[in-house]
Amino acid sequence: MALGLGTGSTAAHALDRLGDLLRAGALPGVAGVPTSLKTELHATRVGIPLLPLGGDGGPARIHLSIDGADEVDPDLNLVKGRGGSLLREKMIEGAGEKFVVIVDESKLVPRLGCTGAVPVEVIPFGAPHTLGLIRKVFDGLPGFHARLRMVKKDAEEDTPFLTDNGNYIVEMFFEDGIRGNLHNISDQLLRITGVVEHGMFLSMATTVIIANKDGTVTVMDKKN
Ligand SMILES: O=C(CO)[C@H](O)[C@H](O)COP(=O)(O)O
Repeated sequence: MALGLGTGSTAAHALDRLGDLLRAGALPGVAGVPTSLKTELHATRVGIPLLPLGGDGGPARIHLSIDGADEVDPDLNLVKGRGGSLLREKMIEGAGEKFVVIVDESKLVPRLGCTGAVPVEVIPFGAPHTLGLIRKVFDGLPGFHARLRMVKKDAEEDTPFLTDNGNYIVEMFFEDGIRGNLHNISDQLLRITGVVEHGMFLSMATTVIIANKDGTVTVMDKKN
């Protein structure tokens, strides 16, 4: 069985548990496909055998992926990638048969983009130009702004955040979440040359497991 291994603080718990079960011999034949370099290191540390995505050494199919999310809307659309790993996550989680998302109640939103940035991975070449084209998609939308994600290089200087793929991240902010047809907006973003992928994971999650504040768990399945 091949598992897509997610990235982030929630997915890290799943990696630890998976490692425990593998070491106890409870999951023979299970291997993982990691969605980031960080997850690759973590999985190796806890003893999860790893496979590439595709190619001779890769699994014929990914049976199940497990990951966290930054936001979940009522239709189980997600914002992911605030941790910076959206591209590999989308490739792996989109290639699998089942995609299980684990979140706590605070991640549930009425509309995507309500609680923070919606990330877009762009190639470094001409990134300011690509940023301008992304801004044009939401031209005139009150409260919308977009910027390049930066990290501290040293005490003096900021530098663009680099993804595992050597790309930059544009962060899009919406005053009250994204209104309108998400699939159309997704298409518009993906049509921009220079955009590699965005962090809206639309109609991808097959199950969302929600940890509620009162200690109960709610499981929501995708409607067919
Ligand atoms: O998409 C992701 C990383 O790119 C994470 O799944 C998302 O940011 C949620 O992280 P956490 O479980 O730490 O809240």
